[in-house]
Amino acid sequence: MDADAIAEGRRRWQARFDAARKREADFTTLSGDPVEPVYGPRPGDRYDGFERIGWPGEYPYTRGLHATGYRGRTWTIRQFAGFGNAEQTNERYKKILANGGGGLSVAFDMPTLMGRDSDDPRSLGEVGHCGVAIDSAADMEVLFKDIPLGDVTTSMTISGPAVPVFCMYLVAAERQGIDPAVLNGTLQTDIFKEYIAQKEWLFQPEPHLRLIGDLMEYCATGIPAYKPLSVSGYHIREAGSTAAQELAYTLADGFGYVELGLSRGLDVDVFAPGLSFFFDAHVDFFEEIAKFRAARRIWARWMRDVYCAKSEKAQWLRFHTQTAGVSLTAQQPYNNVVRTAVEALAAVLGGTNSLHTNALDETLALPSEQAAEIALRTQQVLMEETGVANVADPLGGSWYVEQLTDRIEADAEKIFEQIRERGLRAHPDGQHPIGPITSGILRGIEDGWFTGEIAEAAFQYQRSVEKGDKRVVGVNVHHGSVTGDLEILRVSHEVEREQVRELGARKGARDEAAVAAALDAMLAAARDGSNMIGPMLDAARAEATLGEICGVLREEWGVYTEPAGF
Ligand SMILES: C[C@H](C(=O)O)C(=O)SCCNC(=O)CCNC(=O)[C@H](O)C(C)(C)COP(=O)(O)OP(=O)(O)OC[C@H]1O[C@@H](n2cnc3c(N)ncnc32)[C@H](O)[C@@H]1OP(=O)(O)O
Repeated sequence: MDADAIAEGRRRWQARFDAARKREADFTTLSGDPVEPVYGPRPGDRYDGFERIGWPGEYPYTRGLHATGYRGRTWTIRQFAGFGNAEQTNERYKKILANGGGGLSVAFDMPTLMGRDSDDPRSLGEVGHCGVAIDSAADMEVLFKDIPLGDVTTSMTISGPAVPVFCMYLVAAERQGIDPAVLNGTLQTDIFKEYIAQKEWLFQPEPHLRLIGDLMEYCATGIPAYKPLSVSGYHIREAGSTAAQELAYTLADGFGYVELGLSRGLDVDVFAPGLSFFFDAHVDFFEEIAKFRAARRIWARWMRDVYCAKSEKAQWLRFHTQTAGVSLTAQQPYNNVVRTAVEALAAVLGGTNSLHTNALDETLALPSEQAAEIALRTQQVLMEETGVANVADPLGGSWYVEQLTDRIEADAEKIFEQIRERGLRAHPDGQHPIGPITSGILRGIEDGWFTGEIAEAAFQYQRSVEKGDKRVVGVNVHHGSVTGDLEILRVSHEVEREQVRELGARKGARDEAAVAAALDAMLAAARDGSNMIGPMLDAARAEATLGEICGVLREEWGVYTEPAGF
């Protein structure tokens, strides 16, 4: 790009920056020297390929979505939390908010994630263990007691039974006297990554996609600020993928949901802002930063050029980041604080919109209160002390980072092509029911391609650790005397007994005829193809349980068993 075009871009950026709101803060170095909000080529310099880098706040958004970067608003500190029953978790949430957490993020227990009630025989021993137990809207009400849902953005990490859990959340908001239309938050919902990596599905992909389509339609028309999908690479990476696979599979999944929305006749500029993303921040500092920058650029280009999105928000890739659970070690666990800080820094330099930092003991158990606080403080040290929020995309223009960004983008494009080809092979006539990328994803799930590719990458990495090529402190190098004398959070089995007692009492007190009628109406909608959110909401209002709602649908749609593959 020639110097005049670069200067013209800088003028556009300056106009946007001047017009935007900025935080009241000291934007100088520790020594008191002023720093600019963004840096670019020196006036008069040309820069080949600068159109791929550009300025923060404009297409292709490599350098961030906002002209002000974090000077406008810092990232959201959003610590993922949940354990025991709704009351215990509610206490933890209030502490997070009191300590400066910017939003909430709900972790559910395994029965809830699988759409089972706490009194289901399969739930035995799992209730409240890896997250909070939620059986009905009454639990959701307790979960957010004294937390005004209209004021706090809340993320809920659940995908198989995402839609009924969302309905319970709406009912909790109604019971707080809040109009659901004003809610802002995120529901994970992303079912593709369940088949690809995490393995928490309820049905075959098709009925899940139908429910997700209903949800997208409902939110696009009724709850405009809500993000009904958080398309996740985190679980793909944690399963052992490479950075490029994480990026490509996740963005391809995102394209799949765009195709789903389009196939339902929705306007891309209306529903696409409801798609958000979720990535892993692993320990290779520069590769991760490049991955985040490439993610924004690829998404903007595909949304504009392939799916014809015109509005900025429909081209924006907004993402949450979690530091890498798999990088934590049980050996010398205090070192995990350092790993997490480095990973969090990569996320911030990559322009994350929201961030969770893992606690040092998470490789052993759910975080203790003290470990959770250190994790939160890690973000606050980065945000308040280090100066990283002063300048947008401070690594933009680094030869290394720019080349890594280009390389990871090119790797991702090759993977998209492989996925598209699988879709075309599945439908040589070009008649994909939803779209070519979606068909490729479904084919890749069916024939175990994704899981095979991830398993191969995980195997290669593990082999290199065992050979000592890749070094992990405390594991294959620098064994030392730091011991794990950690206090571990243990969830009492009394939680399960109490939750089951409470559920029984609630079932005894509700209007059974109203529950039965609501479940029948929901089943009728499942059969006639109409949007299922309304009747599911009625079932949640009547205190139908999660297990009952999912049970009716399992009966109707059947369950999914993964094809065996070697
Ligand atoms: C591993 C584990 C498991 O499975 O067990 C998990 O999955 S845990 C998974 C946990 N998942 C999560 O916690 C997902 C979290 N995701 C989210 O919170 C969202 O989807 C998100 C990534 C879009 C972040 O949303 P957010 O509200 O925190 O942040 P946003 O970036 O949207 O910012 C909030 C508002 O401020 C505006 N804003 C932000 N920065 C600026 C700026 N510099 N200038 C002007 N405006 C700005 C945004 O446009 C937006 O307004 P406007 O809205 O008007 O544009």
